[in-house]
Amino acid sequence: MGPFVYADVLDYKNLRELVVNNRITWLVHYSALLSVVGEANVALARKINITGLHNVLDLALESCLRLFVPSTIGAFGPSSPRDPAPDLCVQRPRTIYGVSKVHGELMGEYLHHKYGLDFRCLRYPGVISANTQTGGGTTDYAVQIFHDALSTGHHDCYLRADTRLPMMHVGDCHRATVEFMQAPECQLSLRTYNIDAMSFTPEEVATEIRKHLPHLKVTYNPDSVRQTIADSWPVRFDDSNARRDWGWKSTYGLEELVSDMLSSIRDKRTNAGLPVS
Ligand SMILES: NC(=O)C1=CN([C@@H]2O[C@H](COP(=O)(O)OP(=O)(O)OC[C@H]3O[C@@H](n4cnc5c(N)ncnc54)[C@H](O)[C@@H]3O)[C@@H](O)[C@H]2O)C=CC1
Ligand SMILES: CC(=O)[C@H](N)C(=O)O
Repeated sequence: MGPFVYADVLDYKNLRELVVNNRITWLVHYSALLSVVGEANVALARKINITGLHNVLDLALESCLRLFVPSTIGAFGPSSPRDPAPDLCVQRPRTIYGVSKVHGELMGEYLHHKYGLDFRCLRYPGVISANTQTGGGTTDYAVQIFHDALSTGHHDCYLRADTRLPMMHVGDCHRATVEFMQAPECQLSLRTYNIDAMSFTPEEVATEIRKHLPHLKVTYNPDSVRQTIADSWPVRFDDSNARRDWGWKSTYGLEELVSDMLSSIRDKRTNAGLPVS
């Protein structure tokens, strides 16, 4: 609805012009390659997720911007506590995506403590939305299963049926981000917080979808790259600090998420003249 321009995070000069010409005061930096595409193109992931982030950090510092950068469940690794993963613990991720996100958390916090940069970071669970295409992540199945349920009635899952991961409806994710950005600095005891909503397995989400679409068939063909990544991530997040400091509370559980995804995708298919299974 507002002004919209394309920008390359690797083009510092252009980013700077955009910030100055549009009198920007808050920067929300979402550009990144996700976990699976990052492993498929490590050099590009390094460029976008690390060099791009450095451009944004420099710009935020130079122009005194409030800066939000999302992190992820992928910032943890096999040696982190998994159930639940607390805010502060060992972080040794085994993907370039995770490494770049830990780097972002640490750089942002360093610049905050050294130069007063208003850096804010939330570790998102897998985000589930009916409005966007999946971006090449390990949690993508949890979006694709809804599209498949309403189109062919069959989803071929690349994870094992019992793979449990933290997930969140995009509505909660947006609200958390806005509320966190609006929180007075004096309320923040951390600069990087976990936020939690629900955790489920492919089997559990399929069972919930079958309450609406009993014919849904799910087959399981675990892909070794994605399964290894998923097995190294937390199964649940401890978000008690976010709840205590700035009042975070999720509103969508699995039941609400499934109802909302099915009705949104059904409406979109109907409006586009596509058949609904
Ligand atoms: N989707 C999810 O489940 C989660 C996402 N996040 C984080 O949220 C952010 C957004 O994720 P998604 O929207 O899901 O990913 P996505 O892959 O759908 O979107 C990433 C965007 O980055 C853009 N991009 C790539 N190279 C660029 C460049 N050189 N300059 C400017 N833009 C560039 C792409 O065009 C794309 O629109 C990422 O930082 C991701 O790490 C964190 C946890 C979970
Ligand atoms: C959880 C994420 O960060 C993302 N969706 C991915 O799976 O890579």
